[in-house]
Amino acid sequence: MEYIIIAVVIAVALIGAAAGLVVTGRRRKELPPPPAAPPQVGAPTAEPSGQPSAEPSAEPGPVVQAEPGPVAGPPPLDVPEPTAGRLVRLRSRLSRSQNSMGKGLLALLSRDHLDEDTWEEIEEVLLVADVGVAPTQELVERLRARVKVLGTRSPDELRTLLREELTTLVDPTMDRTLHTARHEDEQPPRPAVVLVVGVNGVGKTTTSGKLARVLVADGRTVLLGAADTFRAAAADQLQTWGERVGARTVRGPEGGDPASVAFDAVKQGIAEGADTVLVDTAGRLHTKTGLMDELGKVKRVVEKHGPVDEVLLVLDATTGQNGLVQAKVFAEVVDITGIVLTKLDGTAKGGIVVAVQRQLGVPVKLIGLGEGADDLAPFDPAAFVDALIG
Ligand SMILES: Nc1nc2c(ncn2[C@@H]2O[C@H](COP(=O)(O)OP(=O)(O)OP(=O)(O)O)[C@@H](O)[C@H]2O)c(=O)[nH]1
Repeated sequence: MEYIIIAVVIAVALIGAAAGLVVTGRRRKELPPPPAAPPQVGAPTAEPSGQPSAEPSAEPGPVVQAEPGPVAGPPPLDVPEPTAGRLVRLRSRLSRSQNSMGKGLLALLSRDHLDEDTWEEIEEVLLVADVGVAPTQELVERLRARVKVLGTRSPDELRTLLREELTTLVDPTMDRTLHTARHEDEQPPRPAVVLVVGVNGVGKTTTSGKLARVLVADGRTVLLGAADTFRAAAADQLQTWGERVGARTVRGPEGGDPASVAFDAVKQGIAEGADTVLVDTAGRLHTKTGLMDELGKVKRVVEKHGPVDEVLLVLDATTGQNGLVQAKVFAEVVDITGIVLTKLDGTAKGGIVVAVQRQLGVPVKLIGLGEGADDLAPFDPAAFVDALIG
């Protein structure tokens, strides 16, 4: 009897142990996965894309009390693409202008009989591409004269002819140097100062960010001035661009005085020994002061430190004649030293390069060919015309 009782107790104990294992096993499966590693302070949230965003990428989550651990270093800096050859790399972005202007002109010039109607069509192609009336007439006159002399016209001859005449129109003799080198000869040495001006929406802040990358790629140390105080997001945007290449941004309060931010930026640039101070100015204002008065003031105030080296006017190539009107107004207030034509990738009106240079007598120095971080190219007439005629 005793044996039976002992056997029953052992059996019950064994069954109980087995059941326990099963339950534990089930519980294990039901447990949530182990917590992920705590987020690292300062770690980049995503691969930087062409357009840095100042907006947070997600809703803020619960506050995580991270264990004290090794301090995360700053995110690695971008290495911007070299500036030489950028236009050649981006030539396909001019395909709209290439198709309607370059190919259109070549097709018309290849006709067996170049009668009056054909010359009128050639004129129309140039006008539609925003080349402007006077430059169009000049080009057509020269083409007519040279085609007459040429006699037979092979496709290669026509291409060469058109390349030469368009290049003359774009004017390779203009000095397109960006003056961004520090003034070592002055006491104390002073950074070059570049003002970026233009109305809102033309791509001014984006261009300032891209230009900082151009300068860094060319070996300059850059300090940014966020004098567009209308939108805090504009200053955030500029700062994000700068951080990616190690350029600090001097900012003021939202709605603050743009001239004072610009002045401070240059002052700090002198103190830090920067090569170039790049100031993004306002395209809109909080105050009732006219934009142009304010811009004149920014320039005057900055010039207390010394002359401004570059005033770059940013124009949106897709706005055509409107852009030309803006250009004229800006030129009356500040001496524009160079033009940046943005969004040339989004238009068939590549001829605006010619029109705007003629209007202001100022060279196009840079062109925007996309939203990518390095889609801003130094303007090179020969490479531009080559891209247009394929
Ligand atoms: N496709 C294309 N888009 C561009 C180019 N340059 C700028 N953009 C876009 O144009 C838009 C406006 O650019 P912003 O730099 O914010 O314009 P902004 O002139 O500073 O405008 P505000 O800050 O409102 O004064 C952005 O979506 C840019 O990505 C370009 O060359 N090509």
